[in-house]
Amino acid sequence: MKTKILATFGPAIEEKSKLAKIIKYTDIIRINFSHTNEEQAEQYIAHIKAAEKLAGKEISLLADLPGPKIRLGKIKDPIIVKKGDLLKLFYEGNKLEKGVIPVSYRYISDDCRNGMHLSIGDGYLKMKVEGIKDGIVFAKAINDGIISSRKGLNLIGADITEQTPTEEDIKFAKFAKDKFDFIALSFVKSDEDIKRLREKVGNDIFVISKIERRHALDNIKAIAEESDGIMVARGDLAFDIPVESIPIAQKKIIKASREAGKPVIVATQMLMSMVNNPMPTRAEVNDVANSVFEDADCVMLSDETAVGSYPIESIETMSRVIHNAEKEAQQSYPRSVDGIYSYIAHAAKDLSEKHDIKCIFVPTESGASAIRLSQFRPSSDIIALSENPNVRSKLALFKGVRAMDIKNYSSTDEMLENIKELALKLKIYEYLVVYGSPRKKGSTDSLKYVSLLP
Ligand SMILES: Nc1ncnc2c1ncn2[C@@H]1O[C@H](COP(=O)(O)OP(=O)(O)OP(=O)(O)O)[C@@H](O)[C@H]1O
Ligand SMILES: CC(=O)C(=O)O
Repeated sequence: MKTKILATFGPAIEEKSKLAKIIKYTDIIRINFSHTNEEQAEQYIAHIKAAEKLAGKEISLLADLPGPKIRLGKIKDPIIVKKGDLLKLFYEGNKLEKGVIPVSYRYISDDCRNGMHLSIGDGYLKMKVEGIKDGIVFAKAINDGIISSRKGLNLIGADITEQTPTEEDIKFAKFAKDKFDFIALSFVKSDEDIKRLREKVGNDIFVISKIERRHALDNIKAIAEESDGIMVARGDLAFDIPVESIPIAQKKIIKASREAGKPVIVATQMLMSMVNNPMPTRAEVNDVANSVFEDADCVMLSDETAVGSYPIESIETMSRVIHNAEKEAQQSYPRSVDGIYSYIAHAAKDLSEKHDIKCIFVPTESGASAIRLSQFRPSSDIIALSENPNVRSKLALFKGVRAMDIKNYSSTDEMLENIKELALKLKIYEYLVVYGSPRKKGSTDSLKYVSLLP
């Protein structure tokens, strides 16, 4: 299977044996800092490491930063809201009067306008702003619903004052820098947001930009160039653009990411009905398969694994759908070949496909040669070989790449001998090697065909 699965961590998979089962199917686990603090994250990482041992597989970690996401504050008991009820929303940092609902966002009354629509908890409760006075936003419920602590609040079509990354994002990113492989930046508007995060946290972080704003869609080319990876964050994006525009936006984002040579994740509600049911809907199955056909590197599970009743069934289903879809998938965005190393990678793709060679080994110091090959989407498997666990874990996001450890070597002959040993262990008897001089970065200048067949 070439397409990667990203699973969101949550109470549904906290138990070690469940987590080990999830790890069997996934390459990356996402911890969402909207629902987690540093102390809890440390505990979750310890759980994941223990389950990793049980599963006998290395796993990569993604820290998802909250961004200027607006949420309700702490609410003691869930509030039942009836159509026509007038709710009062107020910044939680201020002194709250009775009957006022706390909101995490300091600019709530500045960014709301009369007549603006609000939406709570992924769109289930809709409201309309009827007035703003002394920092309180008065909003009328358009339908019945229930509100509870920490639910997301979307100001539909508003220009959000708070910048990305927020101070909280920077704090979490500094914490996550050495503990996580990927950092996802939420509500990116432009490439400047990514540059600001790097300036504050360091240039060596792997930044995945979450595309969940209209502005980000307009700036997608520059964002894809500046980011290390992209996420189609359909949940919040559907509050900023009409829901019917999501399929086109998804295509646009995947195309821009592929053209920039950056890995792309499709996220949110992929198998949502499996939160409560052991079977997906036909439409959901199509959604996962279409993401494979559109050539995404990775698909994500959110509520399904974080809080769902069927986390294992969800990930098994996703894996089966991907497996089947890949039999029919065609390359959607052919990359142009440009420069010597690119021609060598492309030659490996051509040769492997024309002669039905199932595996390309790529010893790699930085991961770049394996990434270059992944961008050409060969039908053969790419096995990246690196002694560096940090390089191996970054490669988890790239379609078709499986990263493995390799025994230390000091000459090309020794390296080829090590690969032969590994190939025999994996029962691979015919393969290609894309390689360069050992210990020389950026020198992947050779392509070798190896047959161990009698
Ligand atoms: N660590 C956690 N502990 C408890 N519940 C969690 C945790 N992580 C996620 N959840 C729950 O799972 C649901 C889905 O998770 P996800 O992280 O995708 O949420 P989200 O708030 O929609 O995402 P985002 O903040 O990126 O918009 C959340 O609504 C939350 O209720
Ligand atoms: C994943 C996420 O943040 C979204 O879809 O909005």
